[in-house]
Amino acid sequence: MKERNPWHTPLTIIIAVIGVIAIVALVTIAVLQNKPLIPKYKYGIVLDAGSSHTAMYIYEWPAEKDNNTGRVEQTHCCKVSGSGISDYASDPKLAGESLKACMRDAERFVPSERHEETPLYLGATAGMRLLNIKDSAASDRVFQAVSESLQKSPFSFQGARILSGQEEGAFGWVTVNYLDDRLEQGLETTGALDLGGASTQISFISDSFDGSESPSNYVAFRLYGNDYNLYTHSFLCYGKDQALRMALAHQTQSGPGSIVDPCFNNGYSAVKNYSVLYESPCVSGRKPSSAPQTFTHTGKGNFYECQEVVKSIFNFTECKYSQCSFNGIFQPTLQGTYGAFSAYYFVMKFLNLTDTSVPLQSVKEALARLCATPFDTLKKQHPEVKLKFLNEYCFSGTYIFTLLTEGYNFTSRTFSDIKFIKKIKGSDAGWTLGYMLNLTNMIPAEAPDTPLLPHAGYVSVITVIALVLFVLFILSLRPLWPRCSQKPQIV
Ligand SMILES: Nc1nc2c(ncn2[C@@H]2O[C@H](COP(=O)(O)OP(=O)(O)OP(=O)(O)O)[C@@H](O)[C@H]2O)c(=O)[nH]1
Repeated sequence: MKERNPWHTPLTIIIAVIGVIAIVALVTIAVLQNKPLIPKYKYGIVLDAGSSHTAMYIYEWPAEKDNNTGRVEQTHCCKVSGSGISDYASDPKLAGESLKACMRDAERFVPSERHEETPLYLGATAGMRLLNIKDSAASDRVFQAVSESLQKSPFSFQGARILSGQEEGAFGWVTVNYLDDRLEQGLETTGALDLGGASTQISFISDSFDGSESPSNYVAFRLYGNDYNLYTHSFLCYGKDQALRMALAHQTQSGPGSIVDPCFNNGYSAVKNYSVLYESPCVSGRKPSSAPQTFTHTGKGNFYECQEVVKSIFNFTECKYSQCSFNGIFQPTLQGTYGAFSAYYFVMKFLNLTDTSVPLQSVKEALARLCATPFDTLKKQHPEVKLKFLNEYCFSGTYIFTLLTEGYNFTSRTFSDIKFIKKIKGSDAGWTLGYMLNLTNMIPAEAPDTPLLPHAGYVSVITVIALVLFVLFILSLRPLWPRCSQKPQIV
């Protein structure tokens, strides 16, 4: 005869089965209901039409979070070959054509089902600002040509325009702080130092600045529930390439047939054209009245003399405010840390000077050594570096050093607050991301509501509660449990 298991009553079996089914259903619903959907992304494309070249950036963010909570990241960058669009003034069609290879790239990187809805922006900076000053009709023709070319792309072209210097500075600041998660978390912000080819920007928050002393340098932001009084200034003509033009103009004021330049290494020699040098509005007013067609530009490589030449392109005396950087431009007291990008990074990386914990004196000595190196030796030491960059590192390094210390007033104490950066968490530092975040309303003025628990926490809590409920349910049925003391039934 078999002894009957007291648990094998129909009632307990039914209760157990229902309980298990209920738990499985509850947990499954919790997991599926709140699980992030299979990642689907949205995209935005920004073309940075700079003075020296154009670059295309593709950004992506989770599609289900586009109302302000998803993180935007750069997924691809394409460098347009050739020069900046402002250099196509005499043949604008070529400016449009130059963008085609990168636009084909974009068609591959953005999934085709997203093409039509993906916004495409072109923002032009100091190269086009200068062309617009020099010849606004030519600038219009270039925009016409690039717009026609971009309209043919499958993306949603939102227009091509010149950014003001203020926008360029402010959006660079937004990018750096967004990528560092400083805005969303309401942390102390980082200043932004951007050195382009034709202009340079400085942007930072200073407690002493509320915009009243110099309203033209003031940008107010309300981001994620915090207010920011941003100081920003863009110095047109003080990008690396135009600054070099101004330094050369200073040395060729009298129209000589040759100059010996301390900012170029000994052994460097090139024949340059006066009309090409003086064609930029940054120097055109200073063209010598009588000069030969060309001049021979040779180097003698002396950092200290070069610094004197570089200083000559700044006006340090004029200032109608309580304090100025240079050229009579107001600048509040420097505060906090700074991210320095674009040419700051390229040059300081080459010079092995991105570590700002070294004393300023050591930076000076490194520059003095570089400038004193004969050009042939430099070429042998760096066969991989493009000559057009190698030629200019003595000038560029000296210019950056002078701009930061004499121009913006960084001292041996505050120099270490600067970090030379190219990318932050995989995205390039620059104005483009901030520009797109602004135009797509991706940064809310107020902090968005966040769920009480993250997804994993939510599922765990639901599971634990379900188990507790099940155990309580079973315990509540205790009166129905078969008694152990009961005599086993004989069947
Ligand atoms: N040494 C070095 N210089 C570079 C490199 N790439 C670009 N540059 C130079 O760095 C400077 C700044 O470049 P960008 O940041 O692209 O500036 P841009 O957008 O053309 O100029 P703006 O219109 O003034 O903003 C220019 O003088 C470029 O020629 C590089 O890889 N190495």
